[in-house]
Amino acid sequence: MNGETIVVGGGVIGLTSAVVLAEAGHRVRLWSPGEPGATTSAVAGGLWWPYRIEPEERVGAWALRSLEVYAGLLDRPEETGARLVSGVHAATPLDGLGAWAAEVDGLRAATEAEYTPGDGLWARLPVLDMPTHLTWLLGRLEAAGGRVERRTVTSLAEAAEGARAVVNCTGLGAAHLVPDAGMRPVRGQLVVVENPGVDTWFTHTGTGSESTYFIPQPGRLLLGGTAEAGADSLEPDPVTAREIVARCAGLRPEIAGARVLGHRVGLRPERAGGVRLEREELPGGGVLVHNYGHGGAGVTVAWGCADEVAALLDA
Ligand SMILES: Cc1cc2nc3c(=O)[nH]c(=O)nc-3n(C[C@H](O)[C@H](O)[C@H](O)COP(=O)(O)OP(=O)(O)OC[C@H]3O[C@@H](n4cnc5c(N)ncnc54)[C@H](O)[C@@H]3O)c2cc1C
Repeated sequence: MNGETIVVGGGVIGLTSAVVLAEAGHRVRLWSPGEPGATTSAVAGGLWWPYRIEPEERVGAWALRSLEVYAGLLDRPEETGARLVSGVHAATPLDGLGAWAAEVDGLRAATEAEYTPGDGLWARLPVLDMPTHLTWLLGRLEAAGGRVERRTVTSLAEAAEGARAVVNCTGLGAAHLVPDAGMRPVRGQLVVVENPGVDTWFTHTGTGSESTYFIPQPGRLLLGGTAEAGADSLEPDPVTAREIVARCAGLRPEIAGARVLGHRVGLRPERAGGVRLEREELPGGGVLVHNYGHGGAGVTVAWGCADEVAALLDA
């Protein structure tokens, strides 16, 4: 055994886990087939909020730990991609949230001027500019001595060969790699427009596959969205794109005329029973820790999950 820890997967979950492990003194190699910009994580809206993720009893602690880390990154937004932005979650009564909500500063019912009709929740939360944040994570990993290699694995046993430990952060890839029949894609489509002056975010997720949200990012405004369970096409659908713009313009009319800069599609890695974050002993004496299935909130929980990976490896 060579004493190395192999992290498989270069999205926000793999990169954050690799950073925590490298900074704790592990010799880390991260394997990923492509650049971080080619992952689902790069498509994410980047808003801190536990949406479409389970199990509820573990998510709160992971999310609060991540909130604490993001708060420490806000003074260098150009570098880290982290900013505090105010906004409204529609149809989200304060008393319907989990116990974690009591630990989040400043959550309150929206006033009529901020959002009507009723049931709007006002919050000031971290928003991560994901392409910038992923690049920053990569730099932080390399600064801690971690090595990044372009590599696709066909089995976790291949990664385990000779290594002390393997951390499986392959998101939707875990469906085939583990294999895990509980994994399914939840397709999300976004439209990227020139920002016509919107400086707050808004979400209304509803119960069907259509949602309405906008999130300001540097130089652009992200418009959403969809949550289509089981759909796996990465092709943006033009009709869906027009409907997204129309729904967002229904709330902020200036969005109707905003120049379209691009279209994005990502597949949320959702898992029946929720995130799999657990340790397995390997036959050759090594350790395998799974960290996948973060659904619609991988950015929101990445640091709490990474800390737990480190604890499981050292257990
Ligand atoms: C439209 C949209 C909006 C979203 N908005 C938000 C948001 O506002 N806030 C939030 O918290 N979350 C959001 N999410 C959810 C978030 O994007 C995911 O939960 C998160 O990206 C999952 O991260 P991950 O690292 O597990 O997966 P990924 O980013 O998919 O990374 C998986 C990595 O594993 C690699 N991999 C897979 N198979 C193999 C293999 N066989 N060998 C080697 N490497 C492999 C992949 O190449 C990739 O590098 C959104 C998602 C979508 C689609």
